Amino acid sequence: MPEQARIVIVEDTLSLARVYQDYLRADGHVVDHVVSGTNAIERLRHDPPDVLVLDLILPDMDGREVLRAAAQIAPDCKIVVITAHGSINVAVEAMREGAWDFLLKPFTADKLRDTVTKAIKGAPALQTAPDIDLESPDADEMYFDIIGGSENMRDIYRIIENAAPSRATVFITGESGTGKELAAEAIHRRSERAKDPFIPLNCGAIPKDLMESEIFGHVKGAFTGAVSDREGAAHRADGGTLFLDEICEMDLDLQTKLLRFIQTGSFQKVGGSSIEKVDVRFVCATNRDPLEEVRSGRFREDLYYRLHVIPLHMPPLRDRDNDILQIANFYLQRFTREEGRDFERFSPEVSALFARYSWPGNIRQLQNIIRNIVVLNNGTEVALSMVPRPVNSGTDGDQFGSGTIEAPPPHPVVSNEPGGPGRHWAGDPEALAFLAGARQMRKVVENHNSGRSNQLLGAGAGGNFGDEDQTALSPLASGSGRLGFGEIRPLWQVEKQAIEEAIERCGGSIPRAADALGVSPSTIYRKKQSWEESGL
Ligand SMILES: Nc1ncnc2c1ncn2[C@@H]1O[C@H](COP(=O)(O)OP(=O)(O)OP(=O)(O)O)[C@@H](O)[C@H]1O
Repeated sequence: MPEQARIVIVEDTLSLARVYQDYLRADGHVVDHVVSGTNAIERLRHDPPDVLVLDLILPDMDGREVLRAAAQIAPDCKIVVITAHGSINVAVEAMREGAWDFLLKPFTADKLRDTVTKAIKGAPALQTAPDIDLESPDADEMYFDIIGGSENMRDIYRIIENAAPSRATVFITGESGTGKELAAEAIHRRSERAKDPFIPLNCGAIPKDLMESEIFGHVKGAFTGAVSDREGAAHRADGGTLFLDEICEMDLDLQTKLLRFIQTGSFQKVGGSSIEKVDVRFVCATNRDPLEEVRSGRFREDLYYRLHVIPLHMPPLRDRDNDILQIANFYLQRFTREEGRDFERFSPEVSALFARYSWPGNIRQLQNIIRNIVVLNNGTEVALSMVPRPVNSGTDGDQFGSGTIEAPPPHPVVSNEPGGPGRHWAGDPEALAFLAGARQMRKVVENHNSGRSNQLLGAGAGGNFGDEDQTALSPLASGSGRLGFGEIRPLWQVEKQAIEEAIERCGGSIPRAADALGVSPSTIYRKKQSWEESGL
């Protein structure tokens, strides 16, 4: 698109249209003006401009109809929508329908020119984050700590850019491991609150009896164990952002208190009598369908509408095109450095495999797989034979089934079924995260190679765990040392059985089962999903 562009303004208030025209003409653009949606669609059909600046409120139709028409008849035209202050969610919806960017009224001349210039250049509306991590494979495609320049992620960055400066609550949805927390942090760091704290709170990981105190704090003696006064997350987030992760796991009683807190900005500590007022911006996230939770009565409708101001849906990794390889390269470099290895790249076959796999556990699964490869192998190039299950296994159905890439044989080093072709826990990234940290894994491999493989399962206890996957090891750790080979079952089976039993004993409640197992519900959802994906 040329630097000097053809722009059409769709605005029925003539005085405003003139002002916009003057601003943009000053930059040398050719700027026309139409007053209705019908005229705008005509223009798009017969002589589409480079950029359409579109007021969403038009005399003859909703501006979003123009957006929809533009997608059909002038897909190359970049559309910047204008909406009234306070209707940011309308603007965000418009972006979902194909708008390039949006402007909230009132806006300055500079903001108008800046936004239109970015649209002309075809650049995403995001501004370069001040603290880009230059370790990234391509710093241009990294937004704060989020790697990826796919179209889907650029949409995410645009929404963050526009939503971050406001105080509006952002409601992040998306599968487990898609980077919801990273997005929440980016919102905070992009906002004027960046110098104040970002306080994340995982509502699914904290036992419900303690949750109220975690949010609001408690006074000494409020309950057994409350030996002194303690500030909660609400207090610590004053001036900054409170990130409520896994919000749908929150107990209904506490949801009522949270709603009051959001409405008034004030709260009481558990056992306290004084009221504290704070200035907090809320961001929340869930990997469930929040509306389904509302329908089933597990999530308060009024709270949902309070929180669901700006929706942000993180796309699954499989929908991010080339981002998969960028993220994989980033973690290959990082883990290679951390583990003292020599890896420099993936072989073309591995890259192709990664690009085609469906990644049910998203970026977290990708991290686990790469950690596994780096810990258990060495060399400069990651070969297909180093890729563990389930990525190498073809259990991914059609995604893997074209036959152009052959799954390598099961990993030769670590198996808990000596002599048998069964499932190999060393190749199961979830099992790895479960069983041990990197160093411990190496020790396990060494033990196995020196013929001491019957100690493998016991080796998991006390491991150095990654992320939040510090899941129940007890069935294995306690019993495995006494078992003979014949009685040893694959770790995934034991784990699956333990989780299924816990869910059953908790009346089907995953949050309660997770509580009892000492893990977050998302860990269980993730595992269930990966079993389903693997047909287990
Ligand atoms: N685009 C990305 N680039 C690099 N790393 C990423 C990206 N997205 C996520 N990660 C990493 O993947 C891991 C999982 O991300 P995160 O915890 O934000 O996901 P989540 O959606 O909040 O997961 P859950 O629903 O299980 O809580 C983190 O270690 C995070 O740093």
